[in-house]
Amino acid sequence: MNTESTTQPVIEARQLDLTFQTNDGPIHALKDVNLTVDKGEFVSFIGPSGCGKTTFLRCIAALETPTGGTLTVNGMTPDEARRNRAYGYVFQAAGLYPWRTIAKNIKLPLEIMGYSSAEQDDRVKDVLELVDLEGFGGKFPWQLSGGMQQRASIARALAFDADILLMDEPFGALDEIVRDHLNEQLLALWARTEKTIGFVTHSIPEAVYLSTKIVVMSPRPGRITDVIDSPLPKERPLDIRDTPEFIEVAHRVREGLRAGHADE
Ligand SMILES: Nc1ncnc2c1ncn2[C@@H]1O[C@H](COP(=O)(O)OP(=O)(O)OP(=O)(O)O)[C@@H](O)[C@H]1O
Repeated sequence: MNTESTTQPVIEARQLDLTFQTNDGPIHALKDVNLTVDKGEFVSFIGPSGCGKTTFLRCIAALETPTGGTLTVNGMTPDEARRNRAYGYVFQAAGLYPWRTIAKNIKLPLEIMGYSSAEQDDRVKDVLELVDLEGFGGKFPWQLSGGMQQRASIARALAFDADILLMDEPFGALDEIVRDHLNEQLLALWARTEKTIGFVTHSIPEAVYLSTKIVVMSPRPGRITDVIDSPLPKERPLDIRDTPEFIEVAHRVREGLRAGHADE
């Protein structure tokens, strides 16, 4: 445990376990997961399908309840953290309401939380600027490209200015060029806002490009097989992907994924 640091971790999991009880018997989704995430880190979770990445993110968001171990978010239980609006959550699909404009989609959580109309307008303006969608507030989701819709859903998750952003494969359905562009924009946003980001992906280059910390997970029961603290600088142009340092980290991630498979 990190006894020297005086700052409290944003996310701390100790011996976390989760077994789903299903009609077909128990499914052991997470096993003995230990992880510490500090403020301002960009943490990616990578691993084969079904290894528990989404389940772990959902535990942090208090959408699933672990069956063993401990998990704290900003020093609180995940449920308390949720009530304190500790995080915004971006899902795999943009999930925007088609009958609401982009601005009204972003306002929805703010309306529910009782923000005044003037505050709502201010927040919408700020977050649209953060995701480079100024001027699109009056459009409907179908008038935007897939990449723009995903940016709008990030704006919605940023609307109440939570310290933590949880993102479950937000760019998985987009083509590579759009994804590259969104990766760059996401890094710029992270640098500007200093949020702590938890990001699920299947892509090794995406994980290495974005993260300060890469968590490699193995197939069921989902365990952490490697945690890599990235040696890459915070400033990352896309061509950093051709550098020996980048390729070395990508290699280590690939090895971690292979080792996990070998345990099967
Ligand atoms: N509510 C649930 N009830 C029963 N089993 C579940 C439930 N949610 C997830 N699982 C199972 O737990 C395991 C982990 O699922 P999870 O969605 O976390 O994996 P993942 O790594 O995010 O996969 P993917 O990359 O395909 O999204 C899987 O075997 C899944 O079928």
